[in-house]
Amino acid sequence: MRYAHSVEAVRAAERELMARVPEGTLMRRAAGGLAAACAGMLGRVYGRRVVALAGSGDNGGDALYALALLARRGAGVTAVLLAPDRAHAGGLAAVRAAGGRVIDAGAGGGAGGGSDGGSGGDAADGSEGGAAGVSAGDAAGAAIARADLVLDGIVGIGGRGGLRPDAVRLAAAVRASGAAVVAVDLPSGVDAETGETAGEAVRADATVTFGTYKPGLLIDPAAQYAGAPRLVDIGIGPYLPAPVAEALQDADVAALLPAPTGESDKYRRGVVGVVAGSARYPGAAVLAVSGALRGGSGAVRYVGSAGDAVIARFPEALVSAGRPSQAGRVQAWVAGPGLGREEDARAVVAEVLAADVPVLVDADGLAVADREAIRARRAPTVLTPHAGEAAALLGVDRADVEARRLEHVRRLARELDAVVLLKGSTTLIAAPDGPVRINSTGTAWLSTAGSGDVLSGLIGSLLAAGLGGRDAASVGAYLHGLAGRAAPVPFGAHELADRIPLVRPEGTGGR
Ligand SMILES: NC(=O)C1=CN([C@@H]2O[C@H](COP(=O)(O)OP(=O)(O)OC[C@H]3O[C@@H](n4cnc5c(N)ncnc54)[C@H](OP(=O)(O)O)[C@@H]3O)[C@@H](O)[C@H]2O)[C@@H](O)CC1
Ligand SMILES: [K+]
Repeated sequence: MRYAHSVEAVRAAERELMARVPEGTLMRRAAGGLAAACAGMLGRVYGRRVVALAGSGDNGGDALYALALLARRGAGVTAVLLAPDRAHAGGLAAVRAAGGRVIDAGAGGGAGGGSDGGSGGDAADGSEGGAAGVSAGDAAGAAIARADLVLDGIVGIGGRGGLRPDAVRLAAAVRASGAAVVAVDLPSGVDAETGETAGEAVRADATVTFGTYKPGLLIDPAAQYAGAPRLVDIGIGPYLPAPVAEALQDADVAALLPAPTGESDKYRRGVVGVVAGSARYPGAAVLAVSGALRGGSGAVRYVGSAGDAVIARFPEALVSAGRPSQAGRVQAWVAGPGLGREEDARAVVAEVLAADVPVLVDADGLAVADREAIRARRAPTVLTPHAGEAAALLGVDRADVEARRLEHVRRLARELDAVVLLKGSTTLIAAPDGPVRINSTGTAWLSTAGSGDVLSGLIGSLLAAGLGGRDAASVGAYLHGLAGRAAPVPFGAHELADRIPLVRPEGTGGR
């Protein structure tokens, strides 16, 4: 599991630990882990050109100390200071002592234009600049253009708002240079708490973060700027409270995924009821049933008017055209995909919500479900809106939901006392309490018609197998995302379900 904590929690834990260890210990640990990660990315350190962009805070300090460590291993290093008179004194001294070159981000004028010309550094001669947005005489631009690796230490958890003009210029030069980019703690310009970006942000290939993940590192759009996130343990773990967010990894999914055993029968594996599709949208029924079958359920009971379409594709499905309450034993219901919003849809959703088994409500089901009926339920309830559906349920604009997804998914879960899965490029799953689960396995190719219908059936099968709402929704989103990655692109939603068995983590195949 990847756990994420708020900036406030990180700061408090840091204070607790700092009171117990010698001064500078945390930054030394951070910089050591950062330098090791950089060395790993470079493969060979000796002779490589490394540039650190260092802002005025401790994030810049981390970058400078790491740069000094890389210089000691033979890299040609250049520190680019955004605020030369306020740069981290210890970090700067370390770079100088290691023979690094130090230049001022604002200085033009080519070689010697820096605030200091170190001896062992990579003496870029300024004339080789030429990265977009950077004048040829710009010493910083020239160093960046020639770098193998750039460390982004402009700003970390102390950052407020978007990048400032100097930093914007450097970020553009970095993007144009082709150097590998490692963000220190966070890509500069992204919001640590929410994953929002205000204007420009640094695009990294990897982010080395300290102590714990920050929510913004795992949530889009920031997650797309962070590249591969890595965690360096600096010892604050024992002082951190419960996380605000977490992201399942393969091992977590493997531990949660049910698999049949020798004693299994269809009811132990779980029977899913699907109330979906209509004369107008029979395909939604077929897709939801496909997800339910491939999710591992023991049997699927389909109830509705698209039974012929379902049976034509899945002869193993048990279909009926009656009412959900007369369908026979069901251990979880999926209600809503392609159901329409007529009076009849309202009635069948109400009937499903009244059942004392787990229920997932999606799509049209969300539009016709009675809020009080949702709130009154005692068995697990999972709602799977996209941003527009969540906005309608909350009575806010869709743009508000999209801009602050974390806040809105939490609010909806609390208001409706249910597990809410908010679809998006990073899908978020919130229960009324506890950490928000972030799913990072998705791909933009999944935004295709019917993809959500497959997801609802898949989650329904996990609910029927006995997983709780939060686990069923997050494991379902995880597998659905991987299935999207495994399918040749572009794909139609009908191709998704067949990929689910292929992406189950190792060891979950059952016997
Ligand atoms: N906590 C921990 O456990 C540990 C933390 N560690 C490290 O410390 C980092 C936090 O350090 P921090 O508190 O000094 O803040 P930081 O992110 O460097 O930025 C603040 C400075 O940036 C400036 N600034 C603000 N906004 C800006 C913008 N948009 N664009 C440009 N500049 C902007 C602002 O200056 P001002 O506004 O005064 O100009 C201020 O001086 C953390 O991310 C991690 O790397 C590790 O060493 C080990 C343990
Ligand atoms: K940074």
